[in-house]
Amino acid sequence: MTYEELFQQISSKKSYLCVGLDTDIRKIPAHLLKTADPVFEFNKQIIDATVDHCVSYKPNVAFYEAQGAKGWESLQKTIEYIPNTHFTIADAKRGDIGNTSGLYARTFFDPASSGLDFDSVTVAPYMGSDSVKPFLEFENKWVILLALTSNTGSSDFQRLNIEGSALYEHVLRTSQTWAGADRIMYVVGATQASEFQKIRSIIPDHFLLVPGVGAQGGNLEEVSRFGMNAHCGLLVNASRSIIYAGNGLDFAEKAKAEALLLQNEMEIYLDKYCK
Ligand SMILES: O=C(O)c1cc(=O)[nH]c(=O)n1[C@@H]1O[C@H](COP(=O)(O)O)[C@@H](O)[C@H]1O
Repeated sequence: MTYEELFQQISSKKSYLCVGLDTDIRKIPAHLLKTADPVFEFNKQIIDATVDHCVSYKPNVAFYEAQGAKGWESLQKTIEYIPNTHFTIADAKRGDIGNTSGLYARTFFDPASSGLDFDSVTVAPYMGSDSVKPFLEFENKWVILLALTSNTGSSDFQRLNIEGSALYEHVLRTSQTWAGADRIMYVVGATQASEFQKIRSIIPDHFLLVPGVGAQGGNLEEVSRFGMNAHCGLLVNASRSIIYAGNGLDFAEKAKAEALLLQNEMEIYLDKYCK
C-alpha cells in the first residue's frame, strides 16, 4: 500500500485506527477454545466486527510465536483474511546483520517463502543502516522504525543526550537518509505526547505508528493535536482495550463498540487537525 493509498483509506473511513491483534490464547473467550483454531477464530470475528472502523491491523508476532507451529499457522490465516484495503503491520521488532535481516524481510514480505505478505514490519534501528536496508529492498513494503517507545524504559537509552540531542532524534535524522516518507514510518508512544511537536519539526511528513492509547493510558486528543499533519500522518494502535473489551459470546460486539468510540473521536480530530 502506498502513502497516498493509506491517506485515501483514512479519509474515506474517517479513521486512523490500527487494531492490535495481540491474541493471547489464555485470554480469549472459553466458547472459542472448542474450535479447531481458536486464535484464528477469535481474530476472524474481531476483524469482521472492526473492519469498518479501522484502517490497519497489527498482529504482535510474539503472541503467535509463543504457540509454536500452530501459532504461525494462525498468523498466516489471519493475514490472508485481512482485506487488502487495510494496512498490515508485523509487529516483530526485528533487525540484525545484513544477511540475517534479509531473511527476516523474506519472512514477512515474501509469501512464496513464508506464506506471509505483510505491508510493513517494525524494526529496531540500533544495529544501523545495513541492518535496516534489507527490509527496504522489497518494493512497496514499509519499515516502521522504533523511535520513542511508549514504555517507561524508553528513557534508559532513547532519551540520552548525545551531542545536543536525544538518541531517538538521531535515529529520526539519520534514518531519513535511508529512504523517504513513502517507505519509513516511526513508532512514537502515545504516552510521549510532550515530544510530538519536536518530532514533527524533524519529520513533518512521515507516518507515525502510535501505540499506547487504551491500556497504557495515552491521550488520543493530545497525540492528534500535536502529531497530525496534512496527510493525517498517524496510525494509532489499540490492542487490549479493543480485543478484550468483552469476554463472553458477545466479545466481538464489545470490540466493535470500543473501536467505534475511538473512530468517532478520530473523525473529530481529522476535521480539526488534519491540515
Ligand atoms: O511497536 C509497537 O507496536 C509498540 C511500541 C511501543 O512503544 N509500545 C507498544 O506498546 N507497542 C506495541 O503496541 C501494542 C500495545 O498494546 P495495548 O497496550 O494492549 O494497546 C503491543 O503489541 C506492544 O508491543
